[in-house]
Amino acid sequence: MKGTIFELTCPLILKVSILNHMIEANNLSLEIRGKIILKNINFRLNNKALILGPNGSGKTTLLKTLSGFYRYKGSVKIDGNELKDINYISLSTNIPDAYYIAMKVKDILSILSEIKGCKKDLFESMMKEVNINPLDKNPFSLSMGEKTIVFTALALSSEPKIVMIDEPFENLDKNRKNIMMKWLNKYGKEGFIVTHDLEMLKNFQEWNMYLMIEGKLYGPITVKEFLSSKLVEGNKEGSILKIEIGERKYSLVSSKDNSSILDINNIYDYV
Ligand SMILES: Nc1ncnc2c1ncn2[C@@H]1O[C@H](COP(=O)(O)OP(=O)(O)OP(=O)(O)O)[C@@H](O)[C@H]1O
Repeated sequence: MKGTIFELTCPLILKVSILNHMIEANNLSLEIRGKIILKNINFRLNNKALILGPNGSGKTTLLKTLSGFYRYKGSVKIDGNELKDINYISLSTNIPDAYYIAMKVKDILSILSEIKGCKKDLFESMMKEVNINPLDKNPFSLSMGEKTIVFTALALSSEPKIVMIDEPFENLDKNRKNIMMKWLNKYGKEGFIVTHDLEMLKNFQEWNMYLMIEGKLYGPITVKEFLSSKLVEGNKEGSILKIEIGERKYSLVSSKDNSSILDINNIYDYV
């Protein structure tokens, strides 16, 4: 079980300083089967932030790495302790691999309430809120949207301090997206939330965010700044972010002509 969520959630040793909570990466790199997936990533995080980026840029791999799934190069410190060295009960992810541990959702919930302090009542009230009843179902028989809801609620129902949430809006209808947004605001103090949902971004204006492109992490900037910016070619002075895509340089600059970044789904056109 080394390097899995089980290691992270096992409450044997909890070397956590509550005073200094922060997630910090210095020169974090990851190679899988000879391919470099994460390139020299640096950040300091003491709240929740969003990550956006095109398919295959490394977002999920970053969350998995920060959840203890991979042996990385460089440093990831949580509350000053190197991630490789800690058993960390307060970190939660909705990455499904963490939940391949039982037959039915209610069994997963029981196991997680034992090892991680998931609150059954809270999980069940969350399910009522979204009007689904997954407890007697095998998680793999759930619809795509139900999977998103169930795994995210499992991650959040321990009321964790740190959250690593991958695409929480995927396959959700509008009403349930709004409920999910409320959950994401309420649970977790620090961590990353990965999304492709540019429409939902409007609801997170005050949050920080990062862009992930070709294994590199750019940011932080605020969602508000991002939404009123555009991507232009070259190295522009006063830009909000300087981005490299392949050999080319781009700048994220404030948009004076009121064009919204939502037009620049074009970030995705460049890669
Ligand atoms: N276990 C693995 N073995 C080999 N390659 C991997 C593995 N995990 C991820 N990759 C590769 O790493 C790259 C980044 O994948 P990752 O899933 O992190 O991307 P992503 O940004 O989350 O993409 P998406 O937006 O499509 O979910 C991809 O090229 C993927 O094929």
